[in-house]
Amino acid sequence: MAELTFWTGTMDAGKSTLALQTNHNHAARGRIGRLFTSHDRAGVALVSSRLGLTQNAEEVTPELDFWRYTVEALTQGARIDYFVCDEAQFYTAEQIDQLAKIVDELQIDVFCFGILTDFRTRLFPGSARLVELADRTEVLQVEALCWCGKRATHNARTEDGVMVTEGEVIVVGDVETADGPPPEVAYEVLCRQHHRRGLTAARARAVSLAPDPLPFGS
Ligand SMILES: Nc1ncnc2c1ncn2[C@@H]1O[C@H](COP(=O)(O)OP(=O)(O)O)[C@@H](O)[C@H]1O
Ligand SMILES: Cc1cn([C@H]2C[C@H](O)[C@@H](COP(=O)(O)O)O2)c(=O)[nH]c1=O
Repeated sequence: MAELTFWTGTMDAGKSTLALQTNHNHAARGRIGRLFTSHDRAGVALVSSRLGLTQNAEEVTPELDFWRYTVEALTQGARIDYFVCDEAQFYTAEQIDQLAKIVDELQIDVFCFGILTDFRTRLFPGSARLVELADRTEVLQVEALCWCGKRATHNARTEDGVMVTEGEVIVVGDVETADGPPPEVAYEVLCRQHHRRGLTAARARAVSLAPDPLPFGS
């Protein structure tokens, strides 16, 4: 029986790496698959992993009808055993419905990878539909960590180094690295408590370095 699987985790948890590994392992056993993505940081129609691997893929735009795409390909004689779908949070709810129909009616395995919630802690529509429809939703085993050492569960967005909670939902970007000035827009993974308090690593550092207030009365 084919399955619809949703692999999720925060940014930087290893989803794209697992997507490429999944594709590699199935292809290595002679299965024929198609690799999809949407808005990858590396560019259009690419799946890129921070471990250094990048592979060509098909770009998913809101206009793509997965059901029609698949029926047309099969009618023209193509063989398709599985789909690997990265950045699935950006797919529309209708596209996730189409993927579920492909699993059930055409017996094609669909492996989806994506983040669950946006920088405001709200579910992405594509991820919400995946949680509703997937045969299995799996959280990646490798833990991305908050600066405090706890498991990171949320994605924060920073603008010029300051955490924001309002703005466009889709802004392509990367997690901030230690070196260099903060990019205009970046992301940082945090535990819920520190996301709720807006306490990023930089802010926590600034707070801890602030001089103690003078004792009362002196
Ligand atoms: N230099 C490195 N050495 C070892 N592991 C790394 C290195 N850089 C990144 N990684 C691993 O890659 C993960 C990010 O993988 P990636 O597939 O790009 O994540 P995602 O798609 O979930 O954002 C990190 O959590 C870390 O485990
Ligand atoms: C939280 C959040 C993220 N994004 C973007 C930023 C990245 O380009 C991708 C996530 O990629 P990753 O492979 O999981 O690191 O999503 C966004 O557009 N809006 C958000 O709220």
